[in-house]
Amino acid sequence: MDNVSNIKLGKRIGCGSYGVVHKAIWQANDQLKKIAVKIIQENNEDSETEIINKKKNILNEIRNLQQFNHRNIVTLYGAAKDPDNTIYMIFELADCGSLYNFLHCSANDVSYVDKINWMAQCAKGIDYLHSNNTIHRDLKTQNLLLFDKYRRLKIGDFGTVKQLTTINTEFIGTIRYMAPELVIANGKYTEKCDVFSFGIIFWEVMSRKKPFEDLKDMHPLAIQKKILEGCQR
Ligand SMILES: Nc1ncnc2c1ncn2[C@@H]1O[C@H](COP(=O)(O)OP(=O)(O)OP(=O)(O)O)[C@@H](O)[C@H]1O
Repeated sequence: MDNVSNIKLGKRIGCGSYGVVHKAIWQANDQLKKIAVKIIQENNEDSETEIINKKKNILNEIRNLQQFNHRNIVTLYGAAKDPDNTIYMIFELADCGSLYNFLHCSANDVSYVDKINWMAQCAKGIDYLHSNNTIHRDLKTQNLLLFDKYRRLKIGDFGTVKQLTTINTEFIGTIRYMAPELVIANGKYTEKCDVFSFGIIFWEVMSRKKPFEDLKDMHPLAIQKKILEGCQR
């Protein structure tokens, strides 16, 4: 895809570290498709290193998503860049939003069976990534998307995905979902870091509470220390 003129932007539905996400309508081959568009603009305030890292992560996300094909992994339809270097990533639309929004921002009830079903789908998505020698590294409920009347769960946001064959020492992820070995300086990590995040998500889904919420006002380093000391919830 190299042209964004046949995309009609709608309401903004989310915002991440790299850009904003909008609902949109895409006219493709005489068909109108509901999509989600992640728009990544160059920010004049970004340092050169930030711009390089941003581009690296976006390319990483596009490259990874193009090679994945699984019912529990979000589909990327394509990506495009306009003359002012704004990047558009075109995704299938999660019509029921993120699992985070469902759990913490809605009053809708969900049964125990449905919760287990979500977790089984999440596990299948993770298993697919690991069988393809990749680690996600930032699994959290904001990155789990819901479709089809809340029945289907798919993993989204692949900017942090890494090949398992490389030696992983980079400090990446979201503190409250992060495995202890990621927190230790230069700790080498493997696919087990995703399994740890899966455990935190499982607790969050079952309890419908945000993980380590009592620590939310603490500095990330202090949160890390608490987790290393074995603090639970
Ligand atoms: N395909 C999609 N359909 C519907 N909503 C989406 C889709 N992709 C993302 N979103 C929404 O947009 C939000 C921002 O997504 P994005 O991937 O940019 O960042 P994030 O994962 O929340 O944050 P970060 O990238 O900083 O970890 C998500 O939390 C989700 O609510």
